[in-house]
Amino acid sequence: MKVIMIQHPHTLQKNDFPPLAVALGFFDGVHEGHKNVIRTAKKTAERHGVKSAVMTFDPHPSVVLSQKGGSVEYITPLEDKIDYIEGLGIDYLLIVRFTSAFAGLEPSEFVQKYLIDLNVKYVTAGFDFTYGKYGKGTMDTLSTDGQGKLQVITVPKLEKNQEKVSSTLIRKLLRAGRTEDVHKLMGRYYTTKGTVIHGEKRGRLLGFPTANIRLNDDYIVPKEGVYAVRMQVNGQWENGVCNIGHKPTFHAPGQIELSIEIHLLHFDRSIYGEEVTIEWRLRIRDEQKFDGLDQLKEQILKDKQTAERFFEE
Ligand SMILES: Cc1cc2nc3c(=O)[nH]c(=O)nc-3n(C[C@H](O)[C@H](O)[C@H](O)COP(=O)(O)O)c2cc1C
Ligand SMILES: Nc1ncnc2c1ncn2[C@@H]1O[C@H](COP(=O)(O)OP(=O)(O)O)[C@@H](O)[C@H]1O
Repeated sequence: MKVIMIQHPHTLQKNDFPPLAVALGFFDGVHEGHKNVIRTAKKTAERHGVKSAVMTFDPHPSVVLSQKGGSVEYITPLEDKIDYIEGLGIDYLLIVRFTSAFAGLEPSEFVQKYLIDLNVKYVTAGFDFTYGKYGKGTMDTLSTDGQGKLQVITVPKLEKNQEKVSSTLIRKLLRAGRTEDVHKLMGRYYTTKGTVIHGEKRGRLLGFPTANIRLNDDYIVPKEGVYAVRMQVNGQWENGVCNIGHKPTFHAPGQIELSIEIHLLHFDRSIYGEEVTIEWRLRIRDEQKFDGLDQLKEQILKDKQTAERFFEE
């Protein structure tokens, strides 16, 4: 897949690209709804003998448009989004830097400069896609703005349990710790990448060494609590239990930053500094403050058993 970063105003021309069938969207999460849109663009490309493309934007529009400004947490930060889109067999990924200048384009200017001028012939997007200044452009205006040079394909709403499959819903579920529901909407478990850092060196004393994780990107962190997870380290997938929280047994509220630590069930190696991938599988319980070490140890043992049973199934 060719990855092309585009910054407004760009100087690309029609003959820089073969004829394209493009899927348009922000695509945070690359969930089942997004996959419908991207696969439709790919099928359209195959049917008409042109190359397939995805056009996405970075950073999230709300970084530029929200009054508060600031940062956004992602289901799939850009690097992961690139990997998942590549996995769908797309030929070109066009990543448009979402700046205020770009956001200020009139809808018709966007269509001219970012579709027609880039040799796009077929455009696919979800039913509620909007574009241009104030999001004034909709799937209904896209054909008119295309002046007969674009064929527009609208992908209908995908629902699960009467709810639209959306990035917003997935974010809400992650913040509620509902990792299993997220799996249904994404077609895979929520996955984050991170690095193993040094912790407080208490894990080993407790009898449960834990790999402390610093996430590598602006990921949404699932709700605090204990989870069964899979972790890939040195190319191997291992089963584990993870605690996300502030370790209230040892620290007063507000005393430490959020910690993410994983005890691998059958493992005994030093992995400090390793890059790891974590798959969030099953939420087990809330984090708790225990009266003593023995109660905490007893509970972690139970968490391990819960995870063992889950992984056996
Ligand atoms: C499965 C699991 C569950 C945990 N649950 C809690 C908890 O409910 N409350 C708490 O204060 N700490 C909890 N912890 C965190 C331990 O207190 C932590 O692993 C210990 O302080 C070691 O930290 P360190 O690796 O930074 O040395 C849990 C850890 C694991 C692995
Ligand atoms: N089963 C295991 N699960 C997680 N980490 C393990 C395991 N066995 C050994 N380790 C190693 O031990 C470290 C955790 O030990 P711990 O005493 O909790 O120290 P720290 O507070 O620095 O995390 C991990 O970062 C990893 O390098």
